[in-house]
Formats: sequence, C-alpha cells, structure tokens
Amino acid sequence: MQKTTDKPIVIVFGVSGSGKSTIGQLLSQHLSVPFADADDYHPQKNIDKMASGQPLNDQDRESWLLDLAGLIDENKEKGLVLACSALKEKYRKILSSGDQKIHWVHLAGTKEVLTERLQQRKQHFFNPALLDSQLATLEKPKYGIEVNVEDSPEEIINTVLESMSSKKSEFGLIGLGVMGKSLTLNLANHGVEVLAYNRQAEGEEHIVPQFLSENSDKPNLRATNQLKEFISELEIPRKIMLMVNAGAAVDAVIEDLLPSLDPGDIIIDGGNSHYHDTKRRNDYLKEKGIHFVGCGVSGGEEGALKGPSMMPGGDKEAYEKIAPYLERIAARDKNDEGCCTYIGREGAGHFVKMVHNGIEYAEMQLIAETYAMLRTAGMPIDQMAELFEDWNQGDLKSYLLEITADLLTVKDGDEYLIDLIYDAAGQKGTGGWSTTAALDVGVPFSTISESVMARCLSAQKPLRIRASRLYGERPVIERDLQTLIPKIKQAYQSARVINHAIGFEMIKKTSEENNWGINLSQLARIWTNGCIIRSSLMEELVSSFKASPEEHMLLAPSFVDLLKGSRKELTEAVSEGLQMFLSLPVYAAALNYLNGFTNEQSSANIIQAQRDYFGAHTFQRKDKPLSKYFHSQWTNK
Ligand SMILES: NC(=O)C1=CN([C@@H]2O[C@H](COP(=O)(O)OP(=O)(O)OC[C@H]3O[C@@H](n4cnc5c(N)ncnc54)[C@H](OP(=O)(O)O)[C@@H]3O)[C@@H](O)[C@H]2O)C=CC1
Ligand SMILES: O=C(CO)[C@H](O)[C@H](O)COP(=O)(O)O
Repeated sequence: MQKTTDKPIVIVFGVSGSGKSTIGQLLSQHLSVPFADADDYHPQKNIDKMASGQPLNDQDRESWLLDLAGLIDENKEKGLVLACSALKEKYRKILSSGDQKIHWVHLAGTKEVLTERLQQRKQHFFNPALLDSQLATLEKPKYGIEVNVEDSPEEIINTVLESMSSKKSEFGLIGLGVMGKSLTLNLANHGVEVLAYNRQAEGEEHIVPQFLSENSDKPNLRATNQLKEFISELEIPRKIMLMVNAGAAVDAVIEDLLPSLDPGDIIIDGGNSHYHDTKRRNDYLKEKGIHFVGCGVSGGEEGALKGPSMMPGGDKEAYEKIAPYLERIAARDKNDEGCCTYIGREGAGHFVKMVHNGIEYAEMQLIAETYAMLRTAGMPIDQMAELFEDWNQGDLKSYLLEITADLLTVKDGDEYLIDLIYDAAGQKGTGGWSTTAALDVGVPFSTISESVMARCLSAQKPLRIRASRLYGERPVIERDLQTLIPKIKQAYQSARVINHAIGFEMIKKTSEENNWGINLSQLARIWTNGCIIRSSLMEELVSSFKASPEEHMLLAPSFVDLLKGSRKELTEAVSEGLQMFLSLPVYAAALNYLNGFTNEQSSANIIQAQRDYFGAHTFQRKDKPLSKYFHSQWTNK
C-alpha cells in the first residue's frame, strides 16, 4: 500500500547533468525532510567502472537499487528526497517496491544543455561521453512530474511543490451502488486517496453529490460523474475497480474506459461476474496491454465497508501491484492476516466466488429447512431465535446462523416480520452457474444444485398455492420438540460438513482441469472472516486441507468420526421431516450423498447394463481388467 504521510518520499531523477543533487537538496529544505544522493550509495566497483568510461549494466545496478529501496523504507516516517538516475522502469520498480507513495520528479533537458552542464563539472567521476548512452537508456514514465532543467531552481521547486499539493488519486472505483459505496469508504478509511465514479443515469443524478456530502469529512475521498475527469485524475498506472452489475454492464464500462486508458493500467472487476466472462475479458484486454484482475468479493454491504473476503484471480503481475490495496482493506483472519490471496490464472478468482455462493445457497437453504422442521413441530419464533443463538455459541457458529437468529427477533407491529415475507426466493445467477460448472467437470453437486432448485420451486408461488389446495393439508403428527431438537442439531452439523465437502471437491477438480493450482487451505483461510460463509467449520478446514490437500474432505478422520456419530440422527431428522410432508431437498441431498459416497457397491451396474442393452454403450467387468470394455447381446427372449 502506498501510504501518504506528511513527510513525503520524493525521487528526483534523470540523466547525469540534469541537476538532481541541486534540486533534490533544495526540495529537501522546502519539505523539511532528509536528502540522499544515490551516487553516494554506489559500491566502489560501480564508481570505478563509471570513472573508466564504462556504462553500468543492470546487474551492477541491482544491489545498489535494492539498498536504495531499503533506505526509502528506513525513511518512511521521516520522509526523504532521493536524487537518483532511475532511468529505466524496472529500476523505478525496485525503488518503489515498498509500501510508500513516491513522488517522481523527472528533470528533463536537451542533449546540448546537459552536455554543457557536464563539461562545466569539476571533480566528478562521470564521463560526459556516457551521456548518449544514458539518454538512449532513459524510459520516460507516464506518472510523476516532468520539469525542464533550463527553468530556474526556484521555478522548478515551485512547480514540484504545486504538483505535490494537487495530487491525483491512487485508486479508482466505478459504481456507487451497495458494494461500491462501502468499498470506496473502506479504501478511504484506510488512507487510500480514492476517486469514485458513478454514471449520471436518469434519476440517479443525486448519487455522486449525495455521497460526497455524506462523506465530506474524508479529505482523501473524491467522486465524480464525469468519466473523462475520473480517468485523468488517476495516477498511472491506473488501478480501477468495477463494482457494477455482472454481465453487459461490465463490458459496457470496459468499452467506455478503453479509449482513454494507457498500457499497463489495471482493471479489477469486483462484481460477481461469470468466470468464463472473466477469462474472455482477460484475453481481450491483454491484447490491448491492459491488465485485468477478476476479483470475487464477499461480505455484503457491511463486509465491504469493514473488511470483505477477497478472491483475486487473473494476471498475477497486475495482482501484485494492487495486492497492497486489497490486502489492506480485506477482513483479518485470526492471525491478523488479510482475508485475500491470489487464487489463480484466468477466471479462477471469480470461479471460487461462484462456488462460495453455491455453498452459501445450500447453507441458507439448510437453515430454512431447519426452520421449517422446527416451526412445523410447533416451536414458536422467539424460541427458535434463542435456539439458533445458542447453537451459534458452539461448533455450529456461522455468520448465516448468527444473522438468522437475529432476523427472527424482528417484529413489524405485533407480528414477526419473517411471517410477513412473501416466500419466493430471488437469485442473481451464481448458484445456478456453479451447478452448470459442476456438471462440466462431472462432480456431484447435489446439496448446492438442490438449493438452487429449491429457490426455483419457491418462486412458483401461485402454482404452489393451487397445488396445495388440490393436495390438501399436511398430516398433523405430534412431535416432541425435546427429542427432535438434538436430532436436528446433529443433522444440521453433518449436512453442513457434507455441503462444504461437495463445494471444495468441485473447486479441487476444476482447479486440476484448468491447472490453476488453487490452494484449498489458503482459500478456506480467506473464507474464515469477511465473507458470508465464514464459520467455525471453515476454521477447521484450514488445517484439514493443509494436512491433506489432495484428499476428499470426508476422508479426514475428524469428519469420518463426526459423520459416523451423527448418521443415525441425520437419517431420522430427514425421515421425520418428510413424514411431515416437508420439502427438505438439501438435508436429503446431504444424506443421499453420504450414503452414495460411503457405499462400496452402488446400483450403477444396472445403469451400465441398461445403457449397453439399448445403446451398445459397453461396460467394464469386476472380474476382468478395467481397461477392457464389453458388450452383451442381453436378451434371452
Ligand atoms: N450486494 C451484495 O451483497 C454483493 C454484490 N456483489 C456483486 O457486486 C456487483 C455490484 O453489486 P451491488 O453493489 O449490490 O449492485 P447495485 O445494484 O447496488 O449497484 C450497481 C452499480 O452498477 C452501476 N451500473 C449498472 N449498470 C451500469 C452501466 N451499464 N454502466 C455504468 N454503471 C452501471 C450502477 O449505477 P446506477 O446507480 O447509475 O444505476 C450502480 O452504481 C454485482 O456484480 C453483485 O453481484 C458481490 C458481493 C456481494
Ligand atoms: O455474492 C453475494 C454474497 O456473497 C451477493 O450477496 C449475491 O448477490 C448473493 O446471491 P443471490 O442474489 O443470487 O442470492
């Protein structure tokens, strides 16, 4: 993270003869910060080489530049003006490898002026004949400020000070919706000079002025509804995060930006984009020299403000440039590390966010099914809120359980608000996309796909009303809550474990297929805080995947013990719920997965025989090598 402090770090750079030391010393006096001349930090072998008329090569410069980067770091509180040639971008990259914001001042002059200055120098080790080589080496940056060496020192100092006081923003964010507003404030609260943009759509003209007036106490926060201004007011390379709706809006914003961007600029898509779209955008922008990072963000409005979980993927080089920003605003794990890690190439970041949401869908549905069982068995809402609150103190602790306990306490007049909410679930796509993606790699995904289907079925409310009238009332079967509650608690715990195993298995398989190298333990770590599926189970998964990264989660001894110990309760809870005519698709899917997963002999021999019977699809035999395929004539008729 480039931190801006009262004591700035300024690097005055340019070829020999440009006056770096003179201007640097004057600047240091004006800014009241120490001055250092990079030439004084050259090892003797470099000085000798230059004095003998030989130019330094990159290898000669590397350790010198690293020493200078160390000097900058040592001075980050005191500030520093450093005079240094820093002719190439890669040298400047080493100098700016720390977390300090650097003000770059380029002293530029013509060859004639510079030659004349060098010829007037006395007792200096530089050989004027090397000027040509230095001018050829110089790569002018697109950032920082360029001043003319022919101006007087006073004029140069004034120009530099003026430019430093009218600083551009270091990070841009597009889309001041629910997430964009919170992320912008999060960045600003962490000292980032952030500039936000929201289009001036009809009826939305108030967004930018209102946002600014609500946050007028933050001097490092700016906002505009003029795209041109937004682009020109960002430091180069530009770092622009999009928080707009997934799909066409992301492409539209990219197209609007492209004509004004420069090679090396970085676009970060923080929305819930489809990972195939992210790969496509990655390839498209790469051709144009623009870096693209598809970054899953989870935590909702509050998480985005106080610390979300961040899942960046795509261009690793670009990620490294924005990592300090993302890691700084991310939630902290229990060891105070940021809940943000590079996930993998292409759309890997958005892929894991999509599966995160799949796991989220099923976790939400499990709580909804638990509510349905307890409610049907006669538990009042207030007691259920207390029960969930109690469960949330132990092994079942999770953000989703916590908010459910809370939302069950909310009343509207005399009624619980939950009883007034129309029971048709919405969805924006990620759960369904993850189901399709699971089918692409052939991974069983039943808890998650069932949770998507449950939302689809819930949305058919008018049809359900008619059907319920035709099929009649549910049977009223007396349930003893005291015996049912512990059963459901164990069933809930085991179904959650199975659901997580299904989600992580899908990530493992897809990562292998795409050669993304996703580290499941690290992924679980960044999901321990900030995101919607954070839980104590997730904490357990960090060490479980670390111990056996290649193994199926349900083969870990601790989970084998847990599921063996609660299988009976899971079966009984599902059975009792079904007898109450309740729809429990995710509980049932979890149980069916467990039964299928742990049965050595499945019934798929029948499927294979049927396929071969009607379609000559062939089959393998248990009593023959699996490399051989057989076909039978089958009919005895
Ligand atoms: N809400 C949540 O909990 C989470 C959402 N996400 C994802 O983050 C993204 C943003 O979500 P959220 O903030 O909730 O959405 P909002 O609907 O609140 O905000 C969307 C923003 O996108 C802007 N926008 C939409 N279309 C365009 C366009 N064509 N050109 C320029 N700007 C456009 C809107 O501008 P205008 O106001 O002018 O319409 C608005 O600022 C989505 O991909 C979402 O799935 C991710 C994690 C959590
Ligand atoms: O990404 C999220 C949380 O992690 C969003 O809240 C997302 O919108 C939830 O998905 P849906 O709207 O389909 O329920």
